[in-house]
Amino acid sequence: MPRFAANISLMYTEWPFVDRFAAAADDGFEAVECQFPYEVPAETLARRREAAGVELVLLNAPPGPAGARGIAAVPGQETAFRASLLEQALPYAQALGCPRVHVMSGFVPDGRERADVQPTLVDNLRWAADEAARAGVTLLVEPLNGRDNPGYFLNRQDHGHEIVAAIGAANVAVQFDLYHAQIVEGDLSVKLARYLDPAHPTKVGHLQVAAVPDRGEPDAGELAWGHLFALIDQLGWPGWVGAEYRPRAGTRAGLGWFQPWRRR
Ligand SMILES: O=C(O)[C@H](O)C(=O)CO
Ligand SMILES: [Mg+2]
Repeated sequence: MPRFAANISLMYTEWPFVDRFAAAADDGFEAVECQFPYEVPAETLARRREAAGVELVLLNAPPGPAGARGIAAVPGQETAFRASLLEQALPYAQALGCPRVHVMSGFVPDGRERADVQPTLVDNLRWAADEAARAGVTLLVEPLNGRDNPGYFLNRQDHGHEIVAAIGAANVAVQFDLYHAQIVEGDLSVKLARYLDPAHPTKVGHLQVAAVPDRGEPDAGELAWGHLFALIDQLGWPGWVGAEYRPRAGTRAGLGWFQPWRRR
């Protein structure tokens, strides 16, 4: 049965960030994920996570300067990217016992083409994969939809897998967010079966879900959630499924979808 992690950057915003681990645990979540935890010292978060008795299964590397959505594919930002990984992302992951870090690629700079900047992303992630391996961390690249993120470098699942193949490191994989994938390309059942197949040469390291088009709870909208959750189960997905959505009317009021999947 799918194991869900609450995304405590989008859910539980009724609580201060440090209290969200306990709030999610109280609702039966065994794991949480977050986007950018860097405003609170890692040691404080580690204490609060441990006290709540939940795992942290994913965090994002820093996004870069104001307005940026990552810098890993931005030529000229290599030094800043490496510093952000060594000084923030990996130390936070280690302090919090978090095995996955999502590295955002960023926007294609004006006047450049995707193909021009792809080598920057591949080189940065090859270097980062070695550093992450020493910390026991898997790095993830996530295709985001271009409607919410115009100009973002990575939009499609096949492109994510192409990047992972080009890096060629065992600890780099794709973060498959069904919300973005449905908006960009659809055909989710076929893509889940293809990319979650253990025989596929490049791997998915994490799944995420939210309704389309409103990015609310995974219980409405254009996707057939009963079918998709059953398929994820049938395919034997061994990882976590991040509930990365914006509650429509309060986090607790919207947790009906989660009740059949509660394990504690
Ligand atoms: O927006 C998303 O889907 C990502 O997972 C993310 O972390 C962006 O901050
Ligand atoms: Mg996502």
